[in-house]
Amino acid sequence: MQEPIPKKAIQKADVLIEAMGWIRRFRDSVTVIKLGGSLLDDEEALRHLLIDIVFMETVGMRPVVVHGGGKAVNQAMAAAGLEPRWVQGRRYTDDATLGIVEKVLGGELNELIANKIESYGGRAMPLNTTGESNNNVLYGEPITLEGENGERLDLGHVGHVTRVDRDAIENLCFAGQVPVIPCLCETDEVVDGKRQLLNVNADTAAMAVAEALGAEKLVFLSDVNGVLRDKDDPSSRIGTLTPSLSKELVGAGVISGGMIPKVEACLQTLANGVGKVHIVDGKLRHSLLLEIYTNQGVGTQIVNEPAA
Ligand SMILES: Nc1ncnc2c1ncn2[C@@H]1O[C@H](COP(=O)(O)OP(=O)(O)O)[C@@H](O)[C@H]1O
Ligand SMILES: CC(=O)N[C@@H](CCC(=O)OP(=O)(O)O)C(=O)O
Repeated sequence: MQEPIPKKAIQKADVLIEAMGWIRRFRDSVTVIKLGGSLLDDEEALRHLLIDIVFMETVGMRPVVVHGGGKAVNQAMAAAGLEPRWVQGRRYTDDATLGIVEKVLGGELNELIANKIESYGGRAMPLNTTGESNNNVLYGEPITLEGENGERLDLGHVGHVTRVDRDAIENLCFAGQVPVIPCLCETDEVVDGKRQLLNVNADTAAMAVAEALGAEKLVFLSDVNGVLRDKDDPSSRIGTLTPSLSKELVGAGVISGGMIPKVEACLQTLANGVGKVHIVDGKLRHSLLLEIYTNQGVGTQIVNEPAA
């Protein structure tokens, strides 16, 4: 007599069918995924995230990874006896610091992420300025910030992205490769035959990439389950955040630290036409797939003000 098919097997097939609508909806669409430094040293979380990204690519989405790695840079600076200095949330970047940032973010972490994607069955291309072939895709200019009294604050080699090599990224996506982009840019301007390398906040780098590609979605993966009313209470998650509520919460000090550039990047990205922006907990297993392929809201979605 034939063995009955276990219920669990049928449920698995049901799940596949449920996902079909989402898979069709997002086929061929670009999603930019920003990996925060807080996740990169959590091996299990990183493994699950990168497998999710391989899944997305396998079912016809076009994932593009932009990564930070502030924590790893802090560790490398400490090992070199250097003390990080922060100016309005940006790392003051002198020559020695830039050397470390390039080695750690542009080299080690960038290669590690691409290699891991390949080891999970995907194809990936690290896009950086180190090594023999420079295949950088981000260009920019130094930024200057203003102090409380309007004075100019020096940040050293810190910049923001003004131009993205969209064709290079899209060609990789079309060829079934996942572009892996570190948060560094080169100056557009060439001086003495050379471009200067600049350190860029990873949230703003991801924003620039999403805008340039006209991405369907931008997902920030961090170590918190979204924007919280009380940052120490995960149950206080705000499911949906509008520009006016964000401003109110930043003003009240509810949104602070590393969450400020993230929320600012989200708002600017929305204003510049990216369909949807999410802040999601990268440590929650399959948070990325849940966010994209189900109705389950797992993080905070940032949306424009509802029409009056
Ligand atoms: N209202 C808030 N909700 C959630 N996190 C917040 C909030 N305010 C400040 N944070 C802090 O922001 C951090 C996330 O930003 P950051 O450390 O820059 O992450 P990443 O390295 O992933 O980019 C959280 O770990 C948390 O400590
Ligand atoms: C200018 C500046 O501050 N650059 C950041 C780049 C890394 C980053 O932003 O990483 P996370 O996403 O892990 O925070 C830095 O040097 O730490």
